[in-house]
Amino acid sequence: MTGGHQDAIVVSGLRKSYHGRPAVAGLDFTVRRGEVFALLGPNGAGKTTTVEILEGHRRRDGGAVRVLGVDPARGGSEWKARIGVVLQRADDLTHSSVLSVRDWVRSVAAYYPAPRDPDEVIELVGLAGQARVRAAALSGGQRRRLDVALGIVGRPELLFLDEPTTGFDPEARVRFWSLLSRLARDGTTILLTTHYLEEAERLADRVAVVAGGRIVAIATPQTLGGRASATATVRWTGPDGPHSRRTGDPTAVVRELAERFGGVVPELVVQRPSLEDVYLEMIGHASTGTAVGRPETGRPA
Ligand SMILES: Nc1ncnc2c1ncn2[C@@H]1O[C@H](COP(=O)(O)OP(=O)(O)OP(=O)(O)O)[C@@H](O)[C@H]1O
Repeated sequence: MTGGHQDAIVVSGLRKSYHGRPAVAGLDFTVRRGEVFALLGPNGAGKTTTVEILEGHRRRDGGAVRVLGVDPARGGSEWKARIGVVLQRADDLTHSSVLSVRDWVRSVAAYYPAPRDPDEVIELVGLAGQARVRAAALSGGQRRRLDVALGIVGRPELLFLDEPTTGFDPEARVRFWSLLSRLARDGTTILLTTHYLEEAERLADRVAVVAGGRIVAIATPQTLGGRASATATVRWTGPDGPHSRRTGDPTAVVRELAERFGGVVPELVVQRPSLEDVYLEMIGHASTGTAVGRPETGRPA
């Protein structure tokens, strides 16, 4: 297997079945150090299974995996101290606990050689007001933030986040995004799964779309499915009402409109397919077994 020390994660030919049914059917991807990489895909696509194998929580049936240069199936405590994990399924031990938020973060920090300051982490995840509250008394979204605090307090080089913002209110989500951006700026490699396309678009350097245990596409959010070069729709409002035109050259259309209107084009909008548009198209093709085409051959605007 190839993969230099610039790679945080190298996966090739990864396979895993449950009771003879493939959940992961031959995955290949690489996550570079310092990268934020998102796995997108419908329910049951195999994302959690993949992440759990990379974390060393689940055995694989086949393929090769290196996480920070180590096979997760053989990762010892030194390796575990270098990764941070926020599982999808909530940890009942933490959540039913009579220990306070601060007690939890402090006691988990004690397991790591170079932890972050627990009070700083509590502040970072927005739980400063709940530091003395028993974990069991937190709301669902607050518990999720505690999970995140426990995942980052060890100052991991690599952070796994499985649907981290499920249950967050919009303000908490935006706050969490800036926290992740800050971790990424500090050099933390991040692998996340999410169902929120806006989250992937805001955070990820690259996204992999997974369906049926296979990778359908890997690209930057901006270029996935040929988004950046896809046919655009130009909309504007004339004296007789709203208009729209699909075009491969929106600049030319806008120039023509600007001339026609003698300057400002009323209610001018130029739209390319959204990440959601290309994602849904890919998933639709993957589930019907059709090859994935470029969006310009796909849905009308
Ligand atoms: N412990 C298990 N035992 C049996 N089957 C399982 C188990 N875990 C997952 N599966 C099955 O494997 C497939 C992939 O599941 P997985 O949880 O990896 O998908 P996912 O992409 O994370 O989905 P979601 O978005 O719903 O979290 C599904 O068909 C699921 O039912």
